[in-house]
Amino acid sequence: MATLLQTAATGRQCLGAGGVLGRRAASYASIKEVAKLQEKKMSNILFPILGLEKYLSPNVDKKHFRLFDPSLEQMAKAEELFRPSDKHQIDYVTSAIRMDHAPGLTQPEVCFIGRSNVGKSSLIKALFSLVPGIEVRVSKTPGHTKKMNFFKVGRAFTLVDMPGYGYKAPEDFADMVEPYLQVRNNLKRTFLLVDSSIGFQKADLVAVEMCEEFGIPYVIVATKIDRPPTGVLLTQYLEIQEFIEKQTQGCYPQPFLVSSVQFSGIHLLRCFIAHVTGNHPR
Ligand SMILES: Nc1nc2c(ncn2[C@@H]2O[C@H](COP(=O)(O)OP(=O)(O)OP(=O)(O)O)[C@@H](O)[C@H]2O)c(=O)[nH]1
Ligand SMILES: [Mg+2]
Repeated sequence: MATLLQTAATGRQCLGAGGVLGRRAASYASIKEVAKLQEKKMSNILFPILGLEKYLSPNVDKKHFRLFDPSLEQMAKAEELFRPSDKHQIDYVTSAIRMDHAPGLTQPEVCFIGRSNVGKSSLIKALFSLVPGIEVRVSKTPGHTKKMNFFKVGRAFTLVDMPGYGYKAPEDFADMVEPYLQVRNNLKRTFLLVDSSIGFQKADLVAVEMCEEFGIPYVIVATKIDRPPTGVLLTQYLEIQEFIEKQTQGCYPQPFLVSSVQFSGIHLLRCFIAHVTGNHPR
């Protein structure tokens, strides 16, 4: 896969930690702030894949790189869904360890699954960064989220933070998450998170198989893209994309790249969530 690289890009010049984005990252929660940045920085945050494309040899098939490619205006519209108001309240609703404890919400729903510590709760926290006071708990310690946590985004959709699988997964993980994925009728999309430094692990492949078996639509999100050197990130991205193309049916062809620390890819993902939950930003 490394031969696909035009250069041995091991620096952090595109998406690397600190260097490009520095300490002001927190203010990039809103697209208005991002739009004030110099163009290259802005596109690295809004469309992280753009910063990587230039390292690819011309013969790499890029047709799925920007399958979902909204305009800045559409992303700004989608952001409004993630901004609370009197008429549009965004808040934690409840937690559940079994399906019969799950809230009877029928509005469109999306959920986030992945290995413990991959960054599910952090991603949700970044998506909700415009919601003052909302509590999404993250931790360095794997296995932190023990229950399915439901967050209501007005009447638009519900978002579910799941406990992680693999290392230190809660004992009742399978009893909790599998039935949820299988029977939740209003589940519009499952976001399956993988660490961008290491790509698919055995446990992720089991999760992919589960999504395929249940016939549910899902999307791969590569997390923590501020961590790996560019070459590693690109290699992982291409491997993920090749895997999706050759070995999956129900997976969206375009993997998403995110850093919850630097807000890269967060605006694009907000817009995609708006889209898959039927709240199309026009
Ligand atoms: N550098 C970096 N660290 C991140 C990012 N996202 C999450 N982390 C860190 O990764 C660790 C785990 O994050 P969580 O969001 O709690 O992970 P989780 O997938 O919810 O974990 P469980 O609830 O245990 O399954 C924390 O120390 C986070 O600060 C990211 O985008 N960049
Ligand atoms: Mg968590």
